[in-house]
Amino acid sequence: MSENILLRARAIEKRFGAVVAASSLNIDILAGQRVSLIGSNGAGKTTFVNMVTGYLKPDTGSIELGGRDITRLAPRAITHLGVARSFQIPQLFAELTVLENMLVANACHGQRLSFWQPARRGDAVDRADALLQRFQLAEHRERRVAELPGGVRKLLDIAMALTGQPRLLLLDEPTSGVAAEEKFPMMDIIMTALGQEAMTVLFVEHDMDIVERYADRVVAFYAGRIIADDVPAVALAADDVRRYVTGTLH
Ligand SMILES: Nc1ncnc2c1ncn2[C@@H]1O[C@H](COP(=O)(O)OP(=O)(O)OP(=O)(O)O)[C@@H](O)[C@H]1O
Repeated sequence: MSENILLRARAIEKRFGAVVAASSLNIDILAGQRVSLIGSNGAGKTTFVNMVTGYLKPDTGSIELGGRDITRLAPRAITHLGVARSFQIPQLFAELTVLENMLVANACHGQRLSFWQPARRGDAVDRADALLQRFQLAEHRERRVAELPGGVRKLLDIAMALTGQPRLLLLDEPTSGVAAEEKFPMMDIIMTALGQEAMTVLFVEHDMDIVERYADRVVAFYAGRIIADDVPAVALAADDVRRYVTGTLH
């Protein structure tokens, strides 16, 4: 195996009854890549992400992380191996503060239950503060999540996903529901923050302006198949992508 390949999916098949959600999927993700998964509704993007995170098992095929077979592992085991996920609707504790949410996330990652010991707690707070700084969230540190605007919550959700120091981060439409004029500034914050750890990122995205600007590779899905896998300029110009994803070819 090339040591640069962080995630390798081979011959993945997944059906739900008559629906083909994944068919002959072969994907190698290199360490440090920022890969956008695109496709119309029902194309199979989330199914792929769910299989990588262990929430769904492929019918056949294999998924490796850093050369280790994770195909049949439980989600929690995959998280411990370094796969983190942030959801379209942030999974936060509304009544806790931003810092408290970060500390809970930290406690949930790995075998860090000793975090409640005062000595460990200091380390956790330092790490949380560093991440809050990086995501431009430091000013919100003591605010309750319930009081925060949607964009700030999304940033917090991603910062929380990083507390376990993952190798691979999966993002589900990081700017969905965010006002158009806030999308680029928000993606700038996210990508700059992730760039500081050379994070490998897979992000599901419907906004092609975001894809063009922030992905260095695009994997396009249609009916469970990959119809393009290339740099954005090439993938977005492919006939099948224009026909089935962006709707610019009839
Ligand atoms: N748990 C499930 N049970 C039955 N069918 C499912 C299940 N999950 C996904 N599907 C079906 O599999 C196909 C692929 O769905 P998937 O959610 O992966 O698409 P998607 O590309 O993520 O779409 P969207 O952009 O709408 O999230 C769809 O036809 C969907 O209805």
